Amino acid sequence: MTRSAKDFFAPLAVGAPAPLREIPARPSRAIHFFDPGNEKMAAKVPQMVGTVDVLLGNLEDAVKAENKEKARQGLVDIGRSTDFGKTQLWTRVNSLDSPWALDDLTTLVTEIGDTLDVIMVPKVQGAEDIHYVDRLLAQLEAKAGLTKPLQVHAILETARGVANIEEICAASPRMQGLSLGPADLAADRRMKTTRVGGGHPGYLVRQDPQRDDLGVPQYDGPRATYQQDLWHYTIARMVDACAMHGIYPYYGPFGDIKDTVACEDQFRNAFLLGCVGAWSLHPAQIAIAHKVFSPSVEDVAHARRVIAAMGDGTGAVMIDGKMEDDASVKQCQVMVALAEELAAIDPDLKAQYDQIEVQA
Ligand SMILES: CC(=O)SCCNC(=O)CCNC(=O)[C@H](O)C(C)(C)COP(=O)(O)OP(=O)(O)OC[C@H]1O[C@@H](n2cnc3c(N)ncnc32)[C@H](O)[C@@H]1OP(=O)(O)O
Ligand SMILES: CC(=O)C(=O)O
Ligand SMILES: [Mg+2]
Repeated sequence: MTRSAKDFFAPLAVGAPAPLREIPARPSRAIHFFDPGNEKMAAKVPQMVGTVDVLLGNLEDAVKAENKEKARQGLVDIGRSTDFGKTQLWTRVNSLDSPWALDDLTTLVTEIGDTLDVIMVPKVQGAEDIHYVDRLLAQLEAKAGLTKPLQVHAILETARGVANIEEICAASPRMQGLSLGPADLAADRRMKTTRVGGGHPGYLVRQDPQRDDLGVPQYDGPRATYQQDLWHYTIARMVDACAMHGIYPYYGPFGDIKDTVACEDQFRNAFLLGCVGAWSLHPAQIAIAHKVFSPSVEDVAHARRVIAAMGDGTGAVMIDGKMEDDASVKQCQVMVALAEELAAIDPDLKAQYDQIEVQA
C-alpha cells in the first residue's frame, strides 16, 4: 500500500528531517567500494578523497562473516576522522534478513549519520523492504538529531526485485537510485553463468548460413557470430523506472578486474542507455568509470552547437547535413547539463570543456 500524496513528503518519525522533494544530481560516475575492516584498504581512503565521486564502505558480500563488526566499526572510525570534501560517503549495509542489518543501520546512522550521504540496501525484493528502511531511518535520524535525510539506493539482484522495480523506485522520497547486481541476480534467476557482470561468449547470435547457387543453405560454411549483452533487458528496465521516478540508475560491478577493455565497453553501453555511473571494485576501475561517464569533448561541443543554433529550442535546423529539432536539442541539453555538473567538481574536465569554441 503506497502512502497518499498528501503524506508522501511527511517525516515518518517526530523530529526526523523533512524528506527531500527532489534527489540532487550529484556526480557519481564511480562508486568506489572498499572494505572498512581491511587495514590496507581503509588506510587508502583519506588519500582517495577528491579522486573519486563516491567512496562506499561495504559491509555486505565480500566481507567475511567473522569481520562484519570490524568492518562496521572501521567505517565509523573513517567517517569520524575523514574530511570528505565534495566526495560523497556511501555505505552498503548487510541484507535485511541477515543478522547484521539492524546493527549496521542503528550504528551508522547514530554514529556517522551526518557524514553519510546514501545507504545502499542489497537484495531489495519489493516496496516493503524500502518502507521498513524508510521508517527505521526516520526514527534513527530523529534520535541522532540529524538535519539532513539519508538517501536510499536499492540493488536489483533478485527476480522479484526486477518484477517490482517500479514500486521499489516509488516507495519513498529517500530513493536515490538503483544498481544492477548481476552476480546475485544471475544466481536468483538460475542463469548459467559464473561471473560478476559482463558478457558471456555463449550468449550470441549467428549469421545465417551462406547459400549455394541453387539457394541451398551451407550449414558447414563460415558464419560470423556476435556476442549479445546479457544485461540489456535489466538495465533498460532500470533506466525507465529511474527516469520515471526522478532517480538514478547505475551499472554495478564488473568482476574481471584485469579486463579493462571489456569493463569500459560494458560501462559505456550503460552510459549510452542512460546510467549515470558504475561501481569500481579496484582502484584501476575508477579511471574507466570517470572516462566513460563523462561526456566527451566532441559530444559537448556538438551539443553546445545544436543548442546555439536552435535559439528558443523550437523549429528545425540543418547541421552538418542532419536535421536537428526540439527533440535533439533536449538530448543536447542533457549532455551539457551533465558536463556542467561534472566540471563543477573536476578541474581537468572543466579545462577541457572550457576550450570548446562554439562553431556557427
Ligand atoms: C558482487 C558484489 O557484491 S561486488 C562488491 C563487493 N566486492 C568488493 O567490494 C571487492 C572490493 N575489492 C577487493 O576486495 C579487491 O580489490 C580484490 C579482492 C578484488 C583484489 O584485491 P588485490 O588482489 O589485493 O588487488 P591488487 O593486488 O591489485 O591491489 C593493489 C593495491 O590496491 C589496493 N586495493 C585493492 N582494491 C582496493 C579497493 N577496492 N580500494 C582501495 N584499495 C584497494 C590493495 O590493498 C593493494 O594495496 P597495496 O599496493 O598497498 O598492497
Ligand atoms: C552487485 C552485487 O551485489 C551482485 O552482483 O550480486
Ligand atoms: Mg549481491
